[in-house]
Amino acid sequence: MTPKAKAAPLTIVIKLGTSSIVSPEYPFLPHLELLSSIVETVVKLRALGHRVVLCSSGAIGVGLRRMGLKERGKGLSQKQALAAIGQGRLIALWDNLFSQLDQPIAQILLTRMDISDRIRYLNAQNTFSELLQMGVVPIVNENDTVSVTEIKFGDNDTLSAISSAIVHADYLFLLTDVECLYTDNPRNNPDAQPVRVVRDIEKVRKQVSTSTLGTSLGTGGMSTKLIAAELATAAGTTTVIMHSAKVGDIFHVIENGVGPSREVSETPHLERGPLCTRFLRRESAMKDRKWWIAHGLHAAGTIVIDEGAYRAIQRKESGGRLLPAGVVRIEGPFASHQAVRLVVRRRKRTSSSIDGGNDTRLTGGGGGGGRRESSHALASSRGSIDESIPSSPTPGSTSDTPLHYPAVAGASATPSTLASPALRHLTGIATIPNASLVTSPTVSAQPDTPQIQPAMSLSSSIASLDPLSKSVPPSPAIHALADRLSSVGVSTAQGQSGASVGGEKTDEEWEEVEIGRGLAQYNSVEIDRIKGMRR
Ligand SMILES: N[C@@H](CCC(=O)OP(=O)(O)O)C(=O)O
Repeated sequence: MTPKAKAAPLTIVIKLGTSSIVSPEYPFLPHLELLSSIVETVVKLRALGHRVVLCSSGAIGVGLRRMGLKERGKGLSQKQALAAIGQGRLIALWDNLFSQLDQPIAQILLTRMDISDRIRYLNAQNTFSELLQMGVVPIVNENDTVSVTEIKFGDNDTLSAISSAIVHADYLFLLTDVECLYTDNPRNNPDAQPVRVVRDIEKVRKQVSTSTLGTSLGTGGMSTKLIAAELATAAGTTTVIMHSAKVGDIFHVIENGVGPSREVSETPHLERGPLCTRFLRRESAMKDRKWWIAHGLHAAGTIVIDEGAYRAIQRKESGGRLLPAGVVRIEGPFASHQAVRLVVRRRKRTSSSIDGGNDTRLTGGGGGGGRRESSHALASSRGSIDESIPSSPTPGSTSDTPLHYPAVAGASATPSTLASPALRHLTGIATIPNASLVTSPTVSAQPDTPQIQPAMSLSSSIASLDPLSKSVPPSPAIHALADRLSSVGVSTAQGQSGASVGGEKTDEEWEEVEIGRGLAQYNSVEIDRIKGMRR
């Protein structure tokens, strides 16, 4: 199909897996016809005024072909070498094809380190933005030659979702060798049903087969596509799985675009048209910085806070700033500007005392002076972080229920559940002990209950200090801050807490619940030091 009329300009990311770029068998010939049709589609999209980013795998496959090898080998360095050989030729191939239609391209190679570092992330964002403004098509791949196992994206599905978030894409098209998500593997089961529209990825994950994809050369599959969809839709990007041979269907999909409505009755057209799976974007996209904190970062440590501090940072006026007075315990080490898990330490309570319709709780800071407000109203009034501390899970609960941490003894709180496959996927195993971070446990079983989202930036009232200055005595800024806190904030905040930092209560009475992530403005040693100074 060819485009009909000028539509509102969109930002579109198109991801092509290795299986779409080279044949899976030796001698790994490039799929020239298919690549040409992608190029034509992209150029037509450009002619309609849309901004397009390509995320292209295939460096290793092209490298294999160049070297006349039959296998890529198992060692990381072999793959890195092949990627180094192939990437240049891959981009040359793209440049050659796009040049035929006078479309300039640019190569962008990213690593997870580039995403984890805020400055580098913003630089990448600026570069994308500049290129798109110049009418260039950026072509993204992982910088395989310098990515080590622990910090690899690993598959380009994830990378394409991250790229979508960086450019604030309207659409992410994951082009692959099947048409869509199926309820079972259509290659083995003729009764497998296509899934055309996904409104709840967690629900659909339990209902579909994720064993439908994955080739000998690529690393992605249907499960990584679900993860990518989870990341991208959270950033406000509608995500579509589509057969790469049907790339022209992109025009149908964007013409019948997804409006703000997610109601089944109001979007019947989504169930018709070209065969593909559309994951509807979240109605309220996470803001860029919040998304980055949630999905772009490794959490380097944990800050355990009390309930009063938790209530305080939810207040708009607090700007999400956490004062040291509300900190119960630090688990580090972490540097300033690194991401940290935020955990609330609270008295154990029965779920009925929280989830009941009459539930009210103090929302104001400053001791007992806060007004009472229903937790439900709070949850709907502010979308980006959970407004109520998640209730204890019931036995047999699934990942839809809040996380439950055992009562903490000492400094080894170990989350018992992983609720977000996306986070499981993104958090490095080697760099984070337990590799068990969660940002979005839900508050109750209600399907529409907003999820907890990581949202807060910590201690931004505190001047940044040398991040790794473990042996450096507290700076004047720290002294000044501590003085300021002790004169204006500490007693108030301590009044908020209602929990003893020393943990005089028994473990059976306390539990710790992860509520999101934040950015530390102090390093862990400095926070400990500030806490020590006021004791
Ligand atoms: N960065 C690697 C591709 C990683 C990968 O396997 O991606 P995919 O084919 O999308 O599963 C390359 O260019 O060969």
